[in-house]
Amino acid sequence: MARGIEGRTDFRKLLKLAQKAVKNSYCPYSNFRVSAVLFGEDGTVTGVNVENASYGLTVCAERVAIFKAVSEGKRKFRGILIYSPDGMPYPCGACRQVMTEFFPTDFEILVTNGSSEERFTLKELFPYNFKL
Ligand SMILES: O=c1ccn([C@H]2C[C@H](O)[C@@H](CO)O2)c(=O)[nH]1
Ligand SMILES: [Zn+2]
Repeated sequence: MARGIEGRTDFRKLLKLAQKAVKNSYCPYSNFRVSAVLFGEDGTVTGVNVENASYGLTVCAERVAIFKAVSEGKRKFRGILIYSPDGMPYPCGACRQVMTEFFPTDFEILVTNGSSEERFTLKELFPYNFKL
């Protein structure tokens, strides 16, 4: 494969990073723990969901990872692994729109709860997206 994670070993490595990161998830309201790991040419950058007593201010793990990376000058990523031990963390609409801002349509989105895993491209999850 020219693009994409090369196989099980890489997937296991990314999952390990996600499982370490998810310990920092701040989710006292939903108790739904999520972490995200961007991976690619610019290395790996992790994020976790950060909730707030004013619920709507919550930021998802995916956007935390993306904004961390962009703020450090890193935008060259092949994909993102999204992990939750509490369910399958399919990215919300806001995160799909933010991914569209920075990543190509063939950006890989791996969703896993540690035992099962699903793979999508950004184009599959967010077709007809809005860009300026
Ligand atoms: O892909 C997802 C799905 C949910 N959440 C967070 C937001 C909130 O903190 C909690 C419940 O929605 O999970 C994420 O971070 N990413
Ligand atoms: Zn989201």
